[in-house]
Amino acid sequence: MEIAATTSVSVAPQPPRPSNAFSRKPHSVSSLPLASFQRKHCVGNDKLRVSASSSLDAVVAAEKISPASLLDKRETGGVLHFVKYHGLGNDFILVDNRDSSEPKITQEQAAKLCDRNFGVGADGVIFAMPGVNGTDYAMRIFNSDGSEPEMCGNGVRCFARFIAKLENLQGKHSFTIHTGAGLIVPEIQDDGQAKVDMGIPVLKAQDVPTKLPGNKGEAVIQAELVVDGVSWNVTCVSMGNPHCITFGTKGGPKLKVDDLNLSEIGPKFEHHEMFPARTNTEFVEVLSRSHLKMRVWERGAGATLACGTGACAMVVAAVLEGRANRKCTVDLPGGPLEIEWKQEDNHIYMTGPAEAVFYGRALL
Ligand SMILES: N[C@@H](CCC[C@H](N)C(=O)O)C(=O)O
Repeated sequence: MEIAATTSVSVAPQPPRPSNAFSRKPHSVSSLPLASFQRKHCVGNDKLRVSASSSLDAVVAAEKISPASLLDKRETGGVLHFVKYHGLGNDFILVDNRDSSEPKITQEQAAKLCDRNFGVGADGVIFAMPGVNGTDYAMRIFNSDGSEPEMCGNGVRCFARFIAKLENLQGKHSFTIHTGAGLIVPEIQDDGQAKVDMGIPVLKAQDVPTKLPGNKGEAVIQAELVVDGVSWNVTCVSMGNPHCITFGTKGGPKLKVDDLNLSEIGPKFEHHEMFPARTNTEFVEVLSRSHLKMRVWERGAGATLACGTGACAMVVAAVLEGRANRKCTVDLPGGPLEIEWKQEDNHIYMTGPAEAVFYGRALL
């Protein structure tokens, strides 16, 4: 199949964020054999391989084939072609799924591929699909546990870079992308970073969703949540996917996020009865009104090095709690993101990097 090079991509006006466009599927993951997967830091082998390189272009050049022809190869007999990307260490397996609106692999297979010992290793699998309702593309993602979230901020930056590579686009480009959280618009900047219009945050408790009762109108802001006998102050925000943000315990000292035992406390928030769809949780330290530091426990993926939707939701929470300005640098374990919650349109804008690290073929 030929890949059509697109020289300009239109940006449609933002419609209101619809409720989840993709139905969530069960979170359980049954075991399904990933027949074999090997890592080989070499090229020229007909067997399954994963070639590692700091630059996708370098690898492609080494194989003397064009990026388009490489990425356009289709799997036959249970082989999945992919490119591994990361946004600040939040890493994803990107799949060219532009010829079908059905993901090329199941949620169970995605969970297997994401395994860091028995698979490729990733925080999720992202599918680049045909557009919906006039958008340029649609994005679906499976978390590393196989569950399907509505949106992924770091993932959508990787998605934009992946599409630019597939379509052989250079320089500044923006795309309209249909996601489970509605329309998302990333724009690749001249410096290669992606700036993403992440839409309008949702604060209404039942839409986040949280069972915590609204305490500022229908919003849950600086409310008490008892986790394992300890009272935390939390604010709940949806960026299409649910987030619970905390700056510390009730009456407790200022949170030092480096001191947290994330793998112990994270799952207790994720599976708390107040979050019927589970939740992502952001633990935040305020360094100044324009500089915040955060660690995240992600629903369906655990502790990750960065979370784009989480950084956006956290800035909204920080503004609503009167702790920060609308424009902030957010330090994550994998590096910084620039986040702005614009007064004019109520949209949140996220700017950060996305990098290809290697491509490969996995036996399913
Ligand atoms: N890492 C992502 C969020 C991915 C989805 C999340 N685990 C969920 O289940 O909601 C980001 O960068 O936003």
